[in-house]
Amino acid sequence: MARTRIPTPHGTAFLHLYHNNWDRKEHLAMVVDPAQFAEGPQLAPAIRSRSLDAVWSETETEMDRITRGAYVGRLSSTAHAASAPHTAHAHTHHPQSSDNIPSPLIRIHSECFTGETVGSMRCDCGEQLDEAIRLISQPIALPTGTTIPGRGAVVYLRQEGRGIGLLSKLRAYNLQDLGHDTVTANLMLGHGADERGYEVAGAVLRDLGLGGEQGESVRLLTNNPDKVHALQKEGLRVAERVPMVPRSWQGRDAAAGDAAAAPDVERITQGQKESKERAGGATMIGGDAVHGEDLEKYLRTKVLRMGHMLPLYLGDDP
Ligand SMILES: Nc1nc2c(ncn2[C@@H]2O[C@H](COP(=O)(O)OP(=O)(O)OP(=O)(O)O)[C@@H](O)[C@H]2O)c(=O)[nH]1
Repeated sequence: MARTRIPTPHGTAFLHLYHNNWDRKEHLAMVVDPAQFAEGPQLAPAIRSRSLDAVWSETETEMDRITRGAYVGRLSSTAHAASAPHTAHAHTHHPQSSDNIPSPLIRIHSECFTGETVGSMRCDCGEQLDEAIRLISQPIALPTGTTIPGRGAVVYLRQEGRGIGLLSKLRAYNLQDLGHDTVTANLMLGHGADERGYEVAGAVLRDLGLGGEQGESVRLLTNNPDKVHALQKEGLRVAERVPMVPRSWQGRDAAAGDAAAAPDVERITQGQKESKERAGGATMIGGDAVHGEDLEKYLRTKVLRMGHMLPLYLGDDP
């Protein structure tokens, strides 16, 4: 594996690239955690990769460690002072202090070439990736009145098209253009509605000290109940599920009486209210929202056929 610093529009993230023996793909994690730089006692354990900090071989040089990203603090041309000792401070445990701050915000994202790279408006995957980093990077106000920097991670899984691959997803799109929804199109092609697995995500999160017996619990950004259950099976301790509201749906009025979604309505409305206050009264839509008929159909299928926990809205077609 290797790690490097990535400046994002929302702040600094550390990109981790994982090789694995489960499949032949390179999965990724983007970690947002200012504790990576900080000296001295921390409020919470740093989100730090165990495999990155491990000593890989007795012959490994300091240059090897630096180029794969196993350093603490900011890398500079005087990196000698900043390079990690073989026992990195990140493994220090801070039991009392971690009780005082919320669990890190985690998003498990699945690859979507069409949505992320091509900018397709059939789905909101590109927007979701940006929105996840934005939400994770947002400062957190503690009950004591102190504000601390946001911390968390996006695990980026190479599971294109909900695991059916790009070719099958393109075929499914052609069936969708004949009027079928995303679930039926997958089934017509002989695939499951969703073929993803979360074993690699579980391993990546354990490597980052999240979940598992020793790890921190997390706040999980998702509307997908299957994803929550699958990750819990992998040992992730989910302290809270945080809804992932499509930007084009933010600011709408939720329909009354949607029993499945009702518990989230209040939370989302509250979140929008806070965002609106932060934005000086304007409705917050972070960046360009994907919108249109294709996206509406896609989102409604997720709610109506895949059980996603998002409220449908007044004014939507029955
Ligand atoms: N098969 C198929 N996959 C799609 C389609 N549109 C997007 N995807 C894939 O769906 C995956 C994203 O998953 P979503 O179902 O949007 O969201 P989720 O991860 O299940 O749920 P959330 O966590 O709530 O966002 C990516 O792998 C996309 O490539 C489609 O029309 N057909």
